[in-house]
Amino acid sequence: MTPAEQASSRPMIEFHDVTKTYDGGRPAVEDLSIEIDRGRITVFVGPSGCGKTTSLRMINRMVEPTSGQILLDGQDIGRQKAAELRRSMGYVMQSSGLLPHRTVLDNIATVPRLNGVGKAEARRRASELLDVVGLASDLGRRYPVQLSGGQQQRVGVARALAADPPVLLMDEPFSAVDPVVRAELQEELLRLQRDLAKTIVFVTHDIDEATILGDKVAVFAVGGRLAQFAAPEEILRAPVDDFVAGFVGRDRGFRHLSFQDGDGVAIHPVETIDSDRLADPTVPVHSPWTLLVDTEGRPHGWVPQASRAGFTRQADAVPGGSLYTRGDSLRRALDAALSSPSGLGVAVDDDGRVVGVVRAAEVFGLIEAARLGRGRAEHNTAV
Ligand SMILES: Nc1ncnc2c1ncn2[C@@H]1O[C@H](COP(=O)(O)OP(=O)(O)OP(=O)(O)O)[C@@H](O)[C@H]1O
Repeated sequence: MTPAEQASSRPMIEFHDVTKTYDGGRPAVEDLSIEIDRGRITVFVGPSGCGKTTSLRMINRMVEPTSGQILLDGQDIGRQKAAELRRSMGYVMQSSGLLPHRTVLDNIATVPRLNGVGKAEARRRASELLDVVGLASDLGRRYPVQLSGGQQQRVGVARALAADPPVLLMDEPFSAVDPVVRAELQEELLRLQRDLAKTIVFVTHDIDEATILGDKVAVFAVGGRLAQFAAPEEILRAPVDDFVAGFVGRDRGFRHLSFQDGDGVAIHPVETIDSDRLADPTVPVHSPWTLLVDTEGRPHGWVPQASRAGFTRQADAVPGGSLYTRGDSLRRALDAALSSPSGLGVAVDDDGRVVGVVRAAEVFGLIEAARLGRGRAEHNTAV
């Protein structure tokens, strides 16, 4: 391995036997040793008060460890200037932390300005970043109070990215927004990360968020003890102890399906009726449930055969369930089938056009086959 290859395979952040005790009390973080991969999302998750924020803040020296060592790119951060270190990392908090008397653009430009970038250049870059985080450029002139909670969090992310730092620390950044906006922000972060490949350390107390976002998930127990550190699918499939199993929750079997590929799910033909033919009640339907589609082939609910004659407007259709996009996980396939009034999960292509339907029983068959396959593989390894 060349020195350059060695450097890029080294973890970006390393905790070595790190303990933090505030004011002589019980340790908030105890003997933490963990390696954080470069260019990946590592999530710290655990119940309230288990030391997640303390661990995160020790990375940029907002909190100093009582003992132990933290390395950034192989260098001891204890030897670096705290203010410089802090500025070299993006930081996003639960409350966006934006300065209320500055415009959105000037908020985003704050750190580059502190780093000596000229005003015009910093604003130009800030404007680009608005686009990167999915906000319209005219929002740049507003003040934070004139934005929704979700928009403020996006600005918080843009501000953290402004100095193009290799490391991004995120402390419950999406927990103050409603569930729909939260899901959008999570999607957005994953999309951004596909392009930017930052080293992200993300704190949350929500195990669902942790498994959606994390390449690796560290589950903390109260007292700052690291209970398990693994890929999310492993934590859901094989929690190491009762604490982790309890924290991960009862739905873990179902959530684990998110990591099982839905490629093998059979997609069957489905009878459809065009929205413009629906108006004529004499146009018959032949299946117990017929799918209503628009001129583009996108689904708009179901028409039950028994009451076909009374269903003449698009608004009459029985609302459909969630959609399964070809290639999604088994969880999505099963949810599409279970949430559909017809029991048939609507499968669509990337443009949202109907390609057929999936059946719950067949998804269960695949789950069972995967389980048997895994069991055999584990048995063979054991032998
Ligand atoms: N500045 C401080 N002074 C004294 N004790 C502190 C301080 N900050 C945190 N603690 C304590 O350290 C422990 C860990 O707190 P920390 O905020 O790191 O946990 P957390 O897992 O992030 O919690 P939460 O999810 O509630 O934010 C808690 O018992 C907390 O009361």
